[in-house]
Amino acid sequence: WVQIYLGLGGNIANELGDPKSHILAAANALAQHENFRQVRLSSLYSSKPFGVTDQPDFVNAVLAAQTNLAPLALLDFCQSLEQNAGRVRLRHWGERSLDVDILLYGNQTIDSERLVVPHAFMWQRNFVLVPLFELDEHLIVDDLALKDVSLAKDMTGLIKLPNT
Ligand SMILES: CC1(C)Nc2nc(N)[nH]c(=O)c2N=C1O
Repeated sequence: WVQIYLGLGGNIANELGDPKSHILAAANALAQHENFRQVRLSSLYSSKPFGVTDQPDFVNAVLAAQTNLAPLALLDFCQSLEQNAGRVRLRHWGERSLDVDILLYGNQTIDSERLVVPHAFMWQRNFVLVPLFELDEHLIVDDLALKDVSLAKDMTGLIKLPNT
């Protein structure tokens, strides 16, 4: 079994449905699946759009789990979770109902057409690092200790949503 971390995110936009419910539904579906155990979900955070900024705010979270799925099988599962949320993507890097990205897969480095792990942009994104730090403050990735990464404590553009 391998320790994995997934990044979940969706835009707050009427025609896309409620990203909080999409994230919670995806986490529940994954937790009930036999190929996952020790599933933990971070708090949900509303976050200002990063990169392509002319779009609605996002809701983001990170999910930690152990899986016995191989990397590409895990990718297929993540894509099925996106489909279940009615994977609407209006434009590349634009509004979407739900993204489920593989952030980390054990200590493995994967560099293939379909999959790059660790996720290429995670170290520049506080909407990934803040919930990741919430889940595992002692995490070390490629000799980098998350607790030493200032962005993991930078709440700029983030609002931690109440766990209701
Ligand atoms: C468009 C881009 C880069 N920006 C984002 N910005 C935020 N805040 N959250 C995301 O999940 C997110 N995803 C993206 O793909």
